[in-house]
Amino acid sequence: MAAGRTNVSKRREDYYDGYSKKEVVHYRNGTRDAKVIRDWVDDKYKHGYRYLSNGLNSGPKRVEARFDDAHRCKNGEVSKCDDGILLPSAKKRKFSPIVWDLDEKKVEISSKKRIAPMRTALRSLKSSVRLVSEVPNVVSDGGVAKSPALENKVKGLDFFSEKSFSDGGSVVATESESPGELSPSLPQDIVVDDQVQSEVEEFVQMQNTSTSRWASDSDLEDISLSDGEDAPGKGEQLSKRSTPESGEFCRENSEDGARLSESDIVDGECSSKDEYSENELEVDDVLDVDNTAEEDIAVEEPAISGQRSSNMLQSCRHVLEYEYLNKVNEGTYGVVYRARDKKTGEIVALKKVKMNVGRKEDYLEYGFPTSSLREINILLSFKHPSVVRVKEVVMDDFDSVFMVMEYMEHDLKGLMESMKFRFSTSDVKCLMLQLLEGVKYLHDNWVLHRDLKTSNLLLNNRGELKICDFGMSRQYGSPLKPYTSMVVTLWYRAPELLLGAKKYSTAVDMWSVGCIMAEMLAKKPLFSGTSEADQIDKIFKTLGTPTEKDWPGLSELPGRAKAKFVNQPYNLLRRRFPATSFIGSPVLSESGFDLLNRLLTYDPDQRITVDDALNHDWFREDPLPKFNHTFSPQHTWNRHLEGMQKKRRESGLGKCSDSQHDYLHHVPFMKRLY
Ligand SMILES: Nc1ncnc2c1ncn2[C@@H]1O[C@H](COP(=O)(O)OP(=O)(O)OP(=O)(O)O)[C@@H](O)[C@H]1O
Repeated sequence: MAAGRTNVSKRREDYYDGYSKKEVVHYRNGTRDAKVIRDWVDDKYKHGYRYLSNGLNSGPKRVEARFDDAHRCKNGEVSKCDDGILLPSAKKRKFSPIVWDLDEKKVEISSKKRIAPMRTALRSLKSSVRLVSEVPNVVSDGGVAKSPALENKVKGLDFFSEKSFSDGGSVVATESESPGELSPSLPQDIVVDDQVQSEVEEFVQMQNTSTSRWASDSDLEDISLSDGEDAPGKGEQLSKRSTPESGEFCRENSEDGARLSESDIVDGECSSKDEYSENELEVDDVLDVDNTAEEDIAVEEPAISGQRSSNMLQSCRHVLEYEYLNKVNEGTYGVVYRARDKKTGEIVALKKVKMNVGRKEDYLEYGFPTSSLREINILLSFKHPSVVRVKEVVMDDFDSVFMVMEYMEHDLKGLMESMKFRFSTSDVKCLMLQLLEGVKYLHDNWVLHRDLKTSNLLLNNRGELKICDFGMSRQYGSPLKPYTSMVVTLWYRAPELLLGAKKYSTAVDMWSVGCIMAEMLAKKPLFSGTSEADQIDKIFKTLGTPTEKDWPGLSELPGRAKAKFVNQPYNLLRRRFPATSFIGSPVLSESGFDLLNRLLTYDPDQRITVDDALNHDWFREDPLPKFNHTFSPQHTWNRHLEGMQKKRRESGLGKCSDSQHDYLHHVPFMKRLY
């Protein structure tokens, strides 16, 4: 200790959150203490020091004093504060710090609402997020053979647990030293210890499964959000807009192969990797980038401009406004948690955006996935009963970004797997109507979903269906421009995409709807190919091999020359969905089969549109769709119901049958499933 300096004790703990190293240094001077959290990465990247927050273990009162002290420190330097505790300048701090309240064993946010303009936050990512491959090995403090802190992490330490910052057992090193040794640059005393490294690996593995709550999976980014405002009705006001050619909101070069293959793996479905080597994918992407270069726009631009989006850009609340309940599911680009809004008690789903998963090309330069930005942009702008509602975007102190969504109890894939019986025809009609209404809303607003599949259709216990996962979506315009064909999970991918079409449109979503309809009826996927070739093969074997007559332009598709078509001249779909069955096959009326057939039409130009599908007779014939009470009076179903009642009156059939009457009594079909 240098003569004349205040004696400040310091203890330090290091941990690894799966993507970057975090270092927490606790300073104590008598009864006063403070904490500096550093989140830094990679030796190669010299901006290792990027994040600083500090706080006190005592109550908010002392925090104020603490911050005053901290503010007196010189900018970017470590200097002596009034109480003798030395801290780097608080100006480096991006957000209000968290107060860890030991007495009440709970964590509070010192400022209820943090102001974090989106662009600033996005810019901050540039210095905060690195590729996973670049993340350094986690190291221990010099001279410490084994880190109890790491042991604690392995046991499930949580960023947001006060324990993680107060447990004496987590001290790595306690020493009195000159505060002057605290440098805002990367510490010099880092050594790599094999034993610690293996502990870290173990910790990382555990964290990836369940050890942590919000902050377990990745290091994230920020977007801001409205103060819970959601401009009711905004999305509904979106009418069919003029073609948005100038408003492409995504970087098309980032959206295909890796996501598809990973998504397939996550879903337990087949991967397109079999067919496309990495190189092929990159070549494909490069071509696509070239073709679509003019479509790219600044990533900060909202997909669909609107009041709600701009409100979202003004400020951003902290994730601790929500109480963690449990992890729900994990996709390629996000981990979904169930949580409770501490203010309102409302149960919500929080989707934490994973950073730097998959290919480098899939990320903005500062590591935020383009797919997530796209999804946030779209979902903040849209409002429709059949599109999952994003209420706001929140962040944590490590720049992780969470989309706060309405919570849905099921996804269609999981639900069908757990159901003992198939959906009834009226269930399927009810679900199809909701799905089609959602798709109509997207198409009316010039958005292709491009990843419709059963796991992206959420359901709640009231029987409401909502489309989620807009990571693959994009705006389209007229005339069509070339896009990547590596979209839509294999089983639901339209034949034109499988054959490499670069110009495609809403018909790709309608094919997916056809596959979903068949799956809802049969309770198993219609075409479960294991590779692109196998997928094509399976489709042709069921629907018959298409000819130029069935599908004008087929021979000019890029993949046609490469593909070996089976020779199967007949459409055998009816065998799988007969009008009657004694062997338990899913049955489908003439009208239902007509709808399915028209959804699964080879030629995209002849494939049924969403408007025509919604007006299909199948929805008007018995058995009628189950009524879903959440539908507004303007909803299609009500129009159908009115039309049906009118028809019955005109034909002298009188009122609905008892079973039809059930629909009017808001009987959610979900009840029957349990
Ligand atoms: N609002 C929600 N409420 C409840 N569960 C949800 C919600 N949103 C998503 N989930 C669950 O999380 C899963 C993954 O979500 P999502 O598809 O958005 O993530 P992803 O990373 O984009 O997935 P993918 O791998 O398909 O791209 C869903 O299949 C669903 O089971």
